[in-house]
This record gives sequence, structure tokens and C-alpha cells, in this order.
Amino acid sequence: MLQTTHLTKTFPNGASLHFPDWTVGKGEQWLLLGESGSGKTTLLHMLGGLLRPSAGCAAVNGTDLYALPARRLDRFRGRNIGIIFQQPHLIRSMTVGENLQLAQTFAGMPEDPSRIRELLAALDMGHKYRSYPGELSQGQAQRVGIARALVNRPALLLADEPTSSLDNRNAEQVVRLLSELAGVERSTLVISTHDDRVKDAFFKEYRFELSRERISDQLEKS
Ligand SMILES: Nc1ncnc2c1ncn2[C@@H]1O[C@H](COP(=O)(O)OP(=O)(O)OP(=O)(O)O)[C@@H](O)[C@H]1O
Repeated sequence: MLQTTHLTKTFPNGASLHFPDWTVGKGEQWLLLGESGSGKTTLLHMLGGLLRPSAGCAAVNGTDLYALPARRLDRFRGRNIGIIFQQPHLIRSMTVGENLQLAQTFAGMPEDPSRIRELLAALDMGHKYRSYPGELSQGQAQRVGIARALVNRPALLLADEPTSSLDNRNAEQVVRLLSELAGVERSTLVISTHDDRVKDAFFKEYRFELSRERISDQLEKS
């Protein structure tokens, strides 16, 4: 369901990252590993339709993301790809429920409060529907970030270091919930991390490891 071919990103300073080709099957759960600076975030952003590669192709369910015009790419992303960032970046003036409704509207989907309530309940956050982000703990905010990524039933779920701001208990819960919910929703899951707590909690076999030496050109010179 996910396929990359000859993906390369060259930054304005001339630094260049060349990624090995990667094929991920439907419903699989992968860890994207690699030391700091090896390119995990860059790769996830290209897979999520957020960062145009300088060369190569990223395809989700057979759609070459960067062959789409910008507006169709936005729509495709909203409907097919859920992204969980290191920090959830919720809109502070909107309640939890409104933040999730906005994700439905952005994707051109009808508002579906029952879907939102169902997801919040699965994340043990049902009682926070009317709370504002400023009233949540970091672990709770990250769970809202997970709900937002899942709300449109994406085929592909990408999580970029989702536990980096969480303590041990919350980190373990967040990874477990992500993996369980992706399984229930039949979403394909890619979690990037260099967090040993995630590697230990996540027993699935699939691991894609980036090596700084192998993929980078000129980084030391820039
Ligand atoms: N806009 C940019 N301009 C120049 N170099 C960049 C830019 N963005 C990223 N890089 C370089 O590309 C490399 C990969 O960065 P990236 O953030 O993808 O790594 P990462 O594996 O996610 O790191 P971390 O685990 O620390 O978040 C790094 O060496 C970084 O300095």
C-alpha cells in the first residue's frame, strides 16, 4: 500500500538525503528507526505529502502523491493519511470535539460527532470532549492527536516520534493504543522513533532502519 522509489531530498544548502526503496503492505505495522539526523522526519513528511521530494516517487495505494496538483494532494492526504506529530499542535481556542470536527471538515468529510465520541472513548478521553487543549496533560493532548489522525479512517497512519514529550507510563500507553487502534481500523502504521521504550513495547517484526552514513551527501560540509 506504500511504495517509495529512489526518494531523494536536496536542501537549499546542497545537503542531500537518498533513501533506500521501501515497500509496506496493507495493515502492516512498522518501526522507522535511525539515529538522530538520519532522515526519519524528512522521510515521514515526504510519505505524508507534506514535503516534496527532489527526485523519486512516494505512492500510497497506487497514487503517486507528488503527481497530484496541490489541492488534490491536500484532499487525498485528509482522506487517506493520518499524521501524528511529536507535539499535537491542537487549536487552543477550540474544544477537543471541535478540533476533531475540523479535521473532518478539512478533508471534505461530513461532520460525524458519533465517530469522534467513539474514538475518544477508545482512547479513554470521552470525558474531555468539551475540554480545551490548555486543560489537558501532555499525554491526554497526544491522545487527542491520535484521535485527530484517525478520525477520517485513514489507510495510512504516520507517527513521528509520538512519545518524545511523554513520561514512561504515557509513552507505553500511547504506543499500545496506537498499535491497537491501527489494528482495529485496519490502518497501516509507521512509527518513527529512537525511543527504546517504543522499541521494547512494540513487538512487531517490521523495522526499517536509516543510516546517516548511507543516505547523506555533503551534510558534514554544509
Ligand atoms: N531544511 C533543511 N535544510 C538543511 N538540512 C536539513 C533540513 N532539514 C533537515 N536537514 C538535515 O537532514 C538530516 C535529516 O534530518 P531529519 O530531521 O529528517 O532527521 P531525523 O532522523 O528525524 O532526526 P531526529 O531523530 O533528531 O528528529 C539532518 O542532518 C538535518 O540536519
